[in-house]
Amino acid sequence: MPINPDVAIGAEIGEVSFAWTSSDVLLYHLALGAGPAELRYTYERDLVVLPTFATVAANLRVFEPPAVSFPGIEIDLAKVLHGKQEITLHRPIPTSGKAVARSRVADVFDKGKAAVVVQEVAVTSSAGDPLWTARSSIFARGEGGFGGSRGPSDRIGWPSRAPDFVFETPTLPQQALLYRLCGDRNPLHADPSFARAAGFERPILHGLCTYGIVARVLVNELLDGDPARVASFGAKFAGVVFPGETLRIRVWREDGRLLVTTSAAERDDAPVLADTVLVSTI
Ligand SMILES: CCCCCCC[C@@H](O)CC(=O)SCCNC(=O)CCNC(=O)[C@H](O)C(C)(C)COP(=O)(O)OP(=O)(O)OC[C@H]1O[C@@H](n2cnc3c(N)ncnc32)[C@H](O)[C@@H]1OP(=O)(O)O
Repeated sequence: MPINPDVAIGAEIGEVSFAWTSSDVLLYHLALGAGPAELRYTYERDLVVLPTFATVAANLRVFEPPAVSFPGIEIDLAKVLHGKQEITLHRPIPTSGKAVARSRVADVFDKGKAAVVVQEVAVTSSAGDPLWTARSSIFARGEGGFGGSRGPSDRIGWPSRAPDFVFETPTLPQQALLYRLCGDRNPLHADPSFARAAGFERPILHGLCTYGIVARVLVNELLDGDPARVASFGAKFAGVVFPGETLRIRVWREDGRLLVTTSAAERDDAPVLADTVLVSTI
C-alpha cells in the first residue's frame, strides 16, 4: 500500500545538519528575480535574508530529484504537487550559519481523489536556538482512497472590499531553471516530457519560487524592505505558474495582517496562491 496512515502519522523523518553561506543567500535571491534595484538582497554589503530562505536552506546541496518516501508513504514524484506552505520565524535568518532540521509527518489526509501529506520541520541553530519552524503539505493526485481521515476543509474569511494594494511582478522564462539550483531538482520544473507525462503543457514553476517572489514583493512594498519584520508567512498553492508569466498580487491589510491573493495576469487572472497570510512584528 503506497500510504499506510497508521505508520505514517507522527513518524519521525529524521535529523539533518546543514550549513549555508552568503553566496547561497545571494543565489536564492537572484532565483526569486531580485536585481540591481535590490542590492540588500543581491550584494554582500548590508545583505539581509528573505524569510522564505527557510524553505530552501536545508536542501541547498541536494542534486537529486526529491523522493516522496517516508515511513508508511511511497509516492511517485510525477503525482505530487506542492499544496501549502507555512513558515514561522523565531529570529531573523543570519546571512550564514549552521543548523539542524528535525522533521516529522504531522498528518496524512485522504481526499478521495488525492492524498495530502503534511510535514513539519523545526530548525535550530548549531547553538540550539530556535530559528524557524515550517509546515508543508504535498498534494498527491490519485493517491487517495487509502481509508484515512479527510481532514479539515478550512478556508480563511476574506474581505469583500477591493484590495488595498495591487502589485505586478514578472517572472523570467528561465525562472524555474534558476530556482532549481537552490535544491529542488524535480524534473517537473525543467523537463518538457516529464511535465507532459504529469499532465502539464510545459514545465511549471516551483510553488516555493512563487511563494518567495510574493514574500519579496510584500517585504519591499509594505514592510520597508525589512525581512526581519516577517513573523510568519503561509500560502496555499491554488494553481500552476508557467515561467515567464506576470504575477498579480492583491493585498488587504486586515487586523494587523496582510491577506494576499496571487494570480497569473496573462491567463485571465487564474489563481495561483490563495489563503496567503503574512503576519509582521510591527
Ligand atoms: C518530500 C519531497 C516532496 C517533493 C515536493 C515537490 C515540490 C515541488 O517540486 C513541486 C511543486 O512545486 S508543484 C508547483 C506548485 N504547486 C502547484 O502548482 C499546485 C497548484 N494547485 C493545483 O493545481 C490545485 O489546487 C490542486 C491540484 C492542488 C487541487 O485542485 P483540485 O484537484 O481541483 O482540488 P479540489 O477539488 O479543489 O479539492 C480537493 C480537496 O483537496 C483539498 N485541497 C485543494 N487544494 C489543496 C492544496 N493546494 N493543498 C492541500 N489541500 C488542497 C481541498 O480542500 C479538498 O478537500 P475537502 O473537500 O476536504 O475540502
